This record gives sequence, structure tokens and C-alpha cells, in this order.
Amino acid sequence: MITVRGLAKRYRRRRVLEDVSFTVPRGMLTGIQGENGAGKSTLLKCLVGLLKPDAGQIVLDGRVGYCPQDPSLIESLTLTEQFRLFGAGYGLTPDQVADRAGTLMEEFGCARYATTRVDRLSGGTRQKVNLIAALLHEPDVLILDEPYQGFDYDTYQHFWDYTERFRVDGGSVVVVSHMHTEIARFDAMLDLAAGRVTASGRRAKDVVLTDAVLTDRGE
Ligand SMILES: Nc1ncnc2c1ncn2[C@@H]1O[C@H](COP(=O)(O)OP(=O)(O)OP(=O)(O)O)[C@@H](O)[C@H]1O
Repeated sequence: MITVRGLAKRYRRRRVLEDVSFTVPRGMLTGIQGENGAGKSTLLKCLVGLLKPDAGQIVLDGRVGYCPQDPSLIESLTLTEQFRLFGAGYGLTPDQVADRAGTLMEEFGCARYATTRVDRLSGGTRQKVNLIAALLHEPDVLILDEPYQGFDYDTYQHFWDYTERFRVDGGSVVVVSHMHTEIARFDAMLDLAAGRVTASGRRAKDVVLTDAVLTDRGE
């Protein structure tokens, strides 16, 4: 579960997030949309602790997998080495990393690049590595910033299948998406504009933060 209340963030005098509040219950797939520069990536970076908000509270339950908009990969490492490094950061054993990375590379169609250096990969394959790195430790909460840029059609479909399974298994997912054709996939959509979010979609009421949610959580 993700709970955000009264989040505010500015860069010097540029106020990007004014007062953002929402919740994403377990088993829910929520999109975030908004025009370029609306603050979507800023919001996600605050969620995962890469940016310190100026005000507000964030509660994330469980392990978090974060896929940044721009892959933060080490160019000179092979995929296997890259995942070993991420795995160590997550506290996984080398055997756990090998097992999990092997499965995910097969699933996302990049196993043949296991011993290829990152700087020799195509843009779409780099993006697969970026996504796999976020999934390696079997997170409970997924925070994905335009994760499918450059994916071929099969991988794109596979991404949505994976996300759907993750959601059905009780995970919480937030995806920044500009793909209006995909809007029906989301349980709810958060529109970010002028530093605030409004919710739409079939489960819009479930992402609106109410005092009841906060009371349930004992806050
Ligand atoms: N480190 C930074 N320092 C100063 N301003 C920044 C910084 N990062 C982002 N900004 C500004 O904050 C605003 C929000 O940026 P952000 O990247 O969060 O938007 P976005 O909604 O993700 O955009 P896009 O759809 O283009 O990815 C923009 O005006 C951007 O120029």
C-alpha cells in the first residue's frame, strides 16, 4: 500500500508539487498522467526517497521496486554483473540473484544478452534491464516511470501481463503513462496538474485519501 498526504516539493522558486494526496491499496494498478513538466517524475522520486519533499508524509508498505525514467545503469558491466550489483544492494544472495535474474531475462526476452555490456545494448533492451532491476527482489510495491519506452510489441504486451499478475497477487503499482490507449488497463488514473492530483477511472474513489484510510492505518 502507498499513502501520500499533503506532499509539496519545489526546485528553488519553481513550485512543482503543491499539495498531493492519494492512496494506492494492495492489488491496485494506478496511473499517473499530466503534461510534460507537470511533476510526475518528481512525485515518484519523492515516493522512493530520492528527493526530500518540502512537506507531507509518505508511507510505503513492503519492498519497493522503482524503475526510473532514465535507466541508471553502469555502462561497462554485463547484464549478469549489473544484476549481481543490484541484487547485492537488495540483500540477495548470489544464487537468489542468478535464479531471479535468469527467470526475468527469459521472461522479458533478453537472456541472450546476459554476457553483453550495457553500453552495447539497444535502447529498448536497456529499458528491459532497467525494469528487471526494479523487479529483482520481488517487491510488494512497484513504482514505474514510463517503463515501456522503446519496448517492442511483444515485450510491451508482456509488461502489461506481468503488471496484471503482480496486481492480482496483491501488489500495488503506480505507472507514469502517456499512453492514452492504455487507460482502460488502470483501476484509477491520477491527473497531476498545478501541483495537485485528481482521480478518475472505475476505482477512483479508492485512491482518494480519506480520514478513514488514515484511521485504519492507525495514523
Ligand atoms: N533537479 C531539478 N532542478 C530544477 N528543476 C527541475 C529539476 N528536476 C525537474 N525540474 C523541473 O520540475 C518540473 C517537473 O519536472 P518532472 O521531470 O517532474 O516533470 P514530468 O511531469 O515528469 O515531465 P515529463 O512528462 O516531461 O517526463 C519541470 O519544470 C522541470 O524542469
